[in-house]
Amino acid sequence: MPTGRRAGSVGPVIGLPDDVTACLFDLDGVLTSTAALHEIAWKQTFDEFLAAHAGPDEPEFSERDYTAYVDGRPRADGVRTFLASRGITLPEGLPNDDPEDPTVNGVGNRKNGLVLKIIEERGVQPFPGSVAYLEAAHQAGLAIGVVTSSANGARVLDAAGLTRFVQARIDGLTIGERKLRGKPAPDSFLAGAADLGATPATTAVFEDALAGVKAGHDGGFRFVVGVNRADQAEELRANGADIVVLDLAELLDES
Ligand SMILES: O=P(O)(O)OC[C@H]1O[C@@H](O)[C@H](O)[C@@H](O)[C@@H]1O
Repeated sequence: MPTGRRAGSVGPVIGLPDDVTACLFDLDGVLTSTAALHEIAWKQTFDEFLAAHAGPDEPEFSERDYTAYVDGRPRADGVRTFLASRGITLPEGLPNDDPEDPTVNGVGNRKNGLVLKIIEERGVQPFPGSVAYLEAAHQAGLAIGVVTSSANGARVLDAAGLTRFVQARIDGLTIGERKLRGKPAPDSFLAGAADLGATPATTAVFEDALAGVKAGHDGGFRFVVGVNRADQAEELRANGADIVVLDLAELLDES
């Protein structure tokens, strides 16, 4: 068999159903450890915002807020969704709003300045198990795409040394240009599959965010791998993951 995968419902070499021909990987938190850096930037942004614009009893931005309202969504959707959970609606503003402006764009710009600074300081590390998995998927002859809500996707892939694996990339910029709905809508994964010349019926999705797992499930993708980086295995399953792993290396056949 050209892919080197064993016959059966789940092949041991890359741990996917045998009819899968393409893989779509989320980036932050699946291929690179940058989800934690986004979370730090969001926390500082929202805590400063709430201190300035909400009452003194308003709780700080929590890890749960990140996973429920921000993780996996395009930047502006993260701003809107989290603030809506606190009963706050901001005007949209304009793309070049000042980071201090109380607008969706202003808050998003504040967060982007912070995350770029943090990425610059700490660098970008790919997960070793994810690099091994990309190598195996490439060797198995699968088409490989990256679907990320981040407008910084190309930069992060380059910094992690992963661009060489990627045959199609949908990122936050593409999502804006093509006017796609962000995760949890399936649009960005559907666009990624189309760009690879694949169909959802033969494509696997790899996601760590609840919004992303839901997008893969609702898009009718063949197999949705939930990557449990935030102790939320049950939530990943509830949102549509077919399997939950702690690291992509678990899917590889070690024997
Ligand atoms: O602000 P960016 O770089 O465009 O990223 C948008 C979102 O991209 C997603 O990949 C991250 O999970 C989110 O945390 C992040 O907010």
